[in-house]
Amino acid sequence: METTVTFHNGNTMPQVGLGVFRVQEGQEAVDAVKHAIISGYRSIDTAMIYKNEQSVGEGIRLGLEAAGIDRSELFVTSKIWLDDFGFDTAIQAYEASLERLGLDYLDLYLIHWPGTDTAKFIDTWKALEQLYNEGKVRNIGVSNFSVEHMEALLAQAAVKPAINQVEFHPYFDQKQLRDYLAGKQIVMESWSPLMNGEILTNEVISNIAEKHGKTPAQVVIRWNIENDVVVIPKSVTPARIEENLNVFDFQLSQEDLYEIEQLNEDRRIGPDPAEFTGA
Ligand SMILES: NC(=O)C1=CN([C@@H]2O[C@H](COP(=O)(O)OP(=O)(O)OC[C@H]3O[C@@H](n4cnc5c(N)ncnc54)[C@H](OP(=O)(O)O)[C@@H]3O)[C@@H](O)[C@H]2O)C=CC1
Ligand SMILES: O=C1CO[C@H](CO)[C@@H](O)[C@@H]1O
Repeated sequence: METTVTFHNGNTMPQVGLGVFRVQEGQEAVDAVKHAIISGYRSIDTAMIYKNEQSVGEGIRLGLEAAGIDRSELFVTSKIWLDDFGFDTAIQAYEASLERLGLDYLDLYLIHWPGTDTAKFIDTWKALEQLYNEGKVRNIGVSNFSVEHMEALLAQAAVKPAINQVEFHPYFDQKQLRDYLAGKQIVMESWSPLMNGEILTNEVISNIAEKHGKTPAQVVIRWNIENDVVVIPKSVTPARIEENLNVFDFQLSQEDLYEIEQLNEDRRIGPDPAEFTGA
């Protein structure tokens, strides 16, 4: 059965969701999101910059209808891009995402990257706080924030972020950030959990998968769950969409967890948040 995490404000979020970066606006996004919801997914992660919010919204409507469930049973995330930073522009960006998605609220709205101007992400955060305080968004959080970014934000935040979505996989285990967030009761969420497929050929992962009669992707997703991390694998392949949610009938042993821990190389596949400006 799908597990959830609980935020510091008491709200919950499904631990496994569908990521839709590089999912094409149009039929591809509609079909992937619809299939995910019919298959049991209750969380979808998009962003303005993925340029697919309109089709994701269509997939949501069709999926909810086909699954016979209410919007309130689904958890939808989007993110504000750096170009929209600033108080007024952030409010407008949120409204524009809602409009494209065809929704009247989001479950989670994230600052996509911190950028290199602290004052700007603070202004943006203040806008997210207003949206949250007015009940227009259920939860607010950040993405790609390091410990340093978190410290700068928390020094001025009235509302603590619910979550921080960052790169996380067995080759980049984010130990320091993970411990820091746990200490602040901020949930961690992983992006590119499958390393776009690279981690799936690792021998340690394959051996563990074989032992459990599961696939390498399922082992990596399960490893996220057992580390209390929210995980949003992307797929447009119906069988893989189903496979990635089918991770609640087995558990990794202490030995499995230890072996996966040894794979860390502190190796990113994405940009360094200290430098990324989105340009
Ligand atoms: N906040 C941020 O800055 C970022 C956020 N993200 C979020 O995280 C999500 C996931 O990360 P993403 O970078 O997309 O990559 P993932 O690590 O989820 O890998 C996706 C790739 O793995 C393949 N795949 C998926 N499931 C399986 C499986 N069971 N077996 C074999 N191959 C599989 C997919 O192929 P196929 O689709 O062809 O089936 C696709 O090529 C994004 O979609 C996005 O929502 C991602 C990057 C940055
Ligand atoms: O989520 C992400 C994927 O898309 C962006 C680029 O277009 C990335 O920078 C970002 O981290």
